[in-house]
This record gives sequence, C-alpha cells and structure tokens, in this order.
Amino acid sequence: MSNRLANPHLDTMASDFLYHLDINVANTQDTSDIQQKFGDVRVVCTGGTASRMRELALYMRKVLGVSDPSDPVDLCERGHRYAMYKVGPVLCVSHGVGSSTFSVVLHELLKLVKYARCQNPIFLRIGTCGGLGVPPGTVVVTKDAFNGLLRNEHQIAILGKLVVRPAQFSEDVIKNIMEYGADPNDGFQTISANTMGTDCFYEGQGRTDGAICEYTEKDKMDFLQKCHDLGIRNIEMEASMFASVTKKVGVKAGDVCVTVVNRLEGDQVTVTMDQKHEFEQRPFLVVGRYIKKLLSQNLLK
Ligand SMILES: O=P(O)(O)O[C@@H]1C[C@H](O)[C@@H](CO)O1
Ligand SMILES: O=c1cc[nH]c(=O)[nH]1
Repeated sequence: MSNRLANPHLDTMASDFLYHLDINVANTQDTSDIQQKFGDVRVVCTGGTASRMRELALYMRKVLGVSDPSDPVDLCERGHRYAMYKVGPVLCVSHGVGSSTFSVVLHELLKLVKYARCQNPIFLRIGTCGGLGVPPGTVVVTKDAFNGLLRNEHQIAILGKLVVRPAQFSEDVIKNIMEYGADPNDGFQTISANTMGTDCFYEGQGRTDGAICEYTEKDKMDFLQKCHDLGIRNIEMEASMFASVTKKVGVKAGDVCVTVVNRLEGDQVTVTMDQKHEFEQRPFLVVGRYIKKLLSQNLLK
C-alpha cells in the first residue's frame, strides 16, 4: 500500500477524528502515537458481529502463540458502534450488517492503517452467507464479487450521480488462502467461487419470506439459477463494496465466508445456534493457517 489513499483532501487536514472508532489523529503530520499503537498491524480481519471478532482474537492468540490470559480489550468501546481487538499484528474488527455499516468502518480503518504507516496491510472479511448449491458449512473464498444486479461491480450514489467501480479481490490473496488455508482433511469443503453481495437480506437475495415479496417462487428459482450459472456459490451483503473500495485504494483484500443455508433448498436459516457457532469456526481455521503462513513467509509484499 502506498502511504496515500484516493483522497487528496486528506493531505490538507491538520487533524482527523475517526469518529466511529473513537480514535483521534490529533496531528496528521506527526502520527507517532498512532504508529506506536497500530504500526505493526499486517492483517485487518473484519466480520459482522463483535462476539465473532472477540472469538477470532482469542483464536489468533493461539495461532500466533501469544500467551495472554487476560480478556481481550475492545479498543473502540467508547465509540459504541464497532468492536476492535488487537492481537500482535492482527486487528479483528466488527462491521455490522451490510455494506452501509461496513463501508463506514472500512473508510476509517483504511485511514487508520495509513496514519499508522502499516506496511502493505491485508484486509479480510470473515463472515457467514447463504450458499448456492453447496452444503451448509461450506467455506467460500470469493473470486469475483457481483452486486444485486448481477454485475461484477459496486454502485454508489455520490453527489447525486451513480458511480460504478469494479469489484475484484486480490488474485494472490485468493490463491494464497486456497493454497495455505484450505485443507482437504478439515471435514468440510473450502472452495473458491464468485459471491453476490446484496443490499438487502430478503428481497435483494430473492427470498420469499420477507415482509414484502412481489415475485413468485419460480421467479426466485430462475434468479438463483442465473446466479449459479455465473459461478456464484454464495450470497452475502458486503462483498462488492468491500472488493471495490479496497481495489480503489490499492489495498489487497479477501472475503472468506461459511454458508449457513443452501438457498436452492430454502430461504430460512434453520441451523441451530450451536451448529452456526461451529460453522463460524471454519473460516477461522482457514484464515488462521493463511495468516500464520503470511506472517512467517513474508507473503505481504
Ligand atoms: O459477517 P456476517 O455474518 O454479518 O455476514 C452476513 C452478511 C450480513 O452482514 C449478515 C446477514 O445475516 O450476515
Ligand atoms: O442467506 C444468507 C445467510 C447469511 N447471510 C446472508 O447475507 N444471507
């Protein structure tokens, strides 16, 4: 990552308050305090819930051999929006449901790693999703991210106009996660496939069990089949925004999600909470092995 983001205005700001993180960059010309706290960060892991990110932080302690019996500290607790835990060079940060909440914290995290002068940090999303023709519990590493219009791009309204940006994740992050993170002996499948990221869990993902639905079961199945034909094997709510924002600023990123339902067989997520919890550990395993390799082999260039 160069030390510049895609915003020339940042160069003119004397200070920068990362509001939702409750982190104050008091002097953008001298960020030594931020560098001291966050300068060693090499991987920023994100995911929907605070509890998952806390568990990931505990898991990363094991992976990285960090012996620390204390409770992980939420560095953003006073912001009351997102949770952030730091385990050595790994940050674990919650992002809420969907692209709108994720994009807020993503902008602030990208500025944080810039002010901290982190060396080529990699951003990852570790989430849950609906599967398309794969059994629940399958881990999907996203190749191309499609939006709800089935385009491999992200659309955003800016100054009253629609801005369209490409939405691809870094090829070498995908390759390395598959090579070093996936293990055929895990007892579940880890596949690399396309992902659809939608702005709505219900209508946007073609469900017929939301509060509103103006299409038939056949319309839904035709749409899901079309998604399947495009190589889409999972559906969540962040991939296209995440891929496009990280690509725009030149930060390498990857999206690793476990399926909790096979959408070709139904809309309702009926896995038990225990089962869901077990499924959520699966991307931890995959990402944990990848991060360990990454840090030991300096794949971070
Ligand atoms: O990381 P999570 O499990 O939050 O990802 C998916 C996509 C949405 O954020 C949410 C919908 O249930 O779960
Ligand atoms: O079907 C699903 C399950 C989890 N998350 C989603 O966005 N969709």
